[in-house]
Amino acid sequence: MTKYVISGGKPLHGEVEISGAKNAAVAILPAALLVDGVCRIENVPNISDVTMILGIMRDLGANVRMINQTTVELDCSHVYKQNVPYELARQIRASYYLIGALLGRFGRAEVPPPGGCDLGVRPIDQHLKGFSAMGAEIQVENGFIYAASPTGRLHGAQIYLDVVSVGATMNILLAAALADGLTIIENAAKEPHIVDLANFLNSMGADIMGAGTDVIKVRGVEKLRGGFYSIIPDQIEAGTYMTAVAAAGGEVRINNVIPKHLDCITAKLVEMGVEIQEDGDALIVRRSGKLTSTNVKTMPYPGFPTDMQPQIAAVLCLAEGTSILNEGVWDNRYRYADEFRRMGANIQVNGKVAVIEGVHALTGAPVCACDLRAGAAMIVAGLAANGITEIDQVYHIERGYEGIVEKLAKLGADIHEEAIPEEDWRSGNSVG
Ligand SMILES: CC(=O)N[C@H]1[C@@H](OP(=O)(O)OP(=O)(O)OC[C@H]2O[C@@H](n3ccc(=O)[nH]c3=O)[C@H](O)[C@@H]2O)O[C@H](CO)[C@@H](O)[C@@H]1O
Ligand SMILES: C=C(OP(=O)(O)O)C(=O)O
Repeated sequence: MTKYVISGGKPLHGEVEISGAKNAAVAILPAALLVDGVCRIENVPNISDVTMILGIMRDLGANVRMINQTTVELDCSHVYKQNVPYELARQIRASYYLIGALLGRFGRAEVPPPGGCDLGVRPIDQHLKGFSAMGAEIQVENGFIYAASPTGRLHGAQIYLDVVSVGATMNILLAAALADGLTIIENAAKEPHIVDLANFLNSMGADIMGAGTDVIKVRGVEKLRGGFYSIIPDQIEAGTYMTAVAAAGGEVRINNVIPKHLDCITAKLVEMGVEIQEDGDALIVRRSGKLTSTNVKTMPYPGFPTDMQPQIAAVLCLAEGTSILNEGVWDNRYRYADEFRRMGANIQVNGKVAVIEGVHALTGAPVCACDLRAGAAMIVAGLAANGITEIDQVYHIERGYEGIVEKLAKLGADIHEEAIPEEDWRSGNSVG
């Protein structure tokens, strides 16, 4: 077990490279199960969620070859299993994509309900509704989801999602790519990773139209062929570095981004007094003056992303005046508020709303990364705080951020990773 130790209060300067998108990679890698032939996938982020997905695929019989740290070749022609072990599936949210991919390829799947960050109730009823409409029979028994089509193949269907769900949209896309006939997904999610998954599948021979709008049409094809694909840059990783500069001050060039994907984050930071300049596939983020308060409501894309809510909260804690945060996607995404209070923040939470009174400065403290983005927010706060912040349970952060300690250290942050002595984490003496 390790912790991150930050000595805060130093502005950030220099350039940072953004890695491939976690939430695209964790769907595109399982999508290779649908492909007849070898897929070479580039710009794969080197994060633990990807390691887990690749572990599951190896367990199913896929041939997984790392060409370098961010390029992987997958050959799924010898996959022989359709059941995902409980211990592997429970560690990540994205294991739910194995249901759509295995159903699409073999007409059957046995997958435990997924894990992922604890953000309140995280149902997958809309995924299962979609698979049922496509001819799969679904049973949930003994901690597993059993899904199978009696004919061995799914058929197209018209599916209206009752809620805008990223996971259900992507999972139905996976199931529909090889199904018999036309599938129409209505009220689909529009996140950049949905477009990326559709682009990947189309480049392998699928027939998908409308990804990025709320109606997606998938005409099933007989087979998909192998090829090359490069994953889009991570919108949330880029946004996290933007908030780090906003909180700590300084000037950083954030390379390898799609600025359009960041408009929702840019707009809020500009309202708060941060200067942001677009330069091709880079953003230059500068903050020297005071931050001013603003209100933020999270929503499905193109709204402000819920996965940036804790990080923007860290900046709002330092903004002059009162800010109101409204979480529009998850029931319980403020578990980090107690940790911020340890650092001197003034944040009151009532249900899905948080009221933040900006303080002049935060102070370093021992805090806990209670989930992935909460952990990222602790880093953002720690970079701005006076004194030492020690962040525990950093394995949550490593699910989604490639080399975050090294990237920040290169920007001049005083941050390092330190082992927690075994007797401390066994006795619960470490924070969190
Ligand atoms: C691996 C991955 O990509 N995770 C992301 C994905 O999670 P995930 O795919 O789990 O999130 P969804 O978009 O499905 O969830 C959005 C909302 O719909 C509800 N819902 C969802 C599915 C369903 O069957 N029934 C239902 O009621 C959820 O409770 C939630 O309130 O999108 C979220 C919203 O952008 C992000 O926070 C996560 O980082
Ligand atoms: C909530 C997140 O991830 P997951 O859905 O994988 O838990 C996230 O990326 O912020």
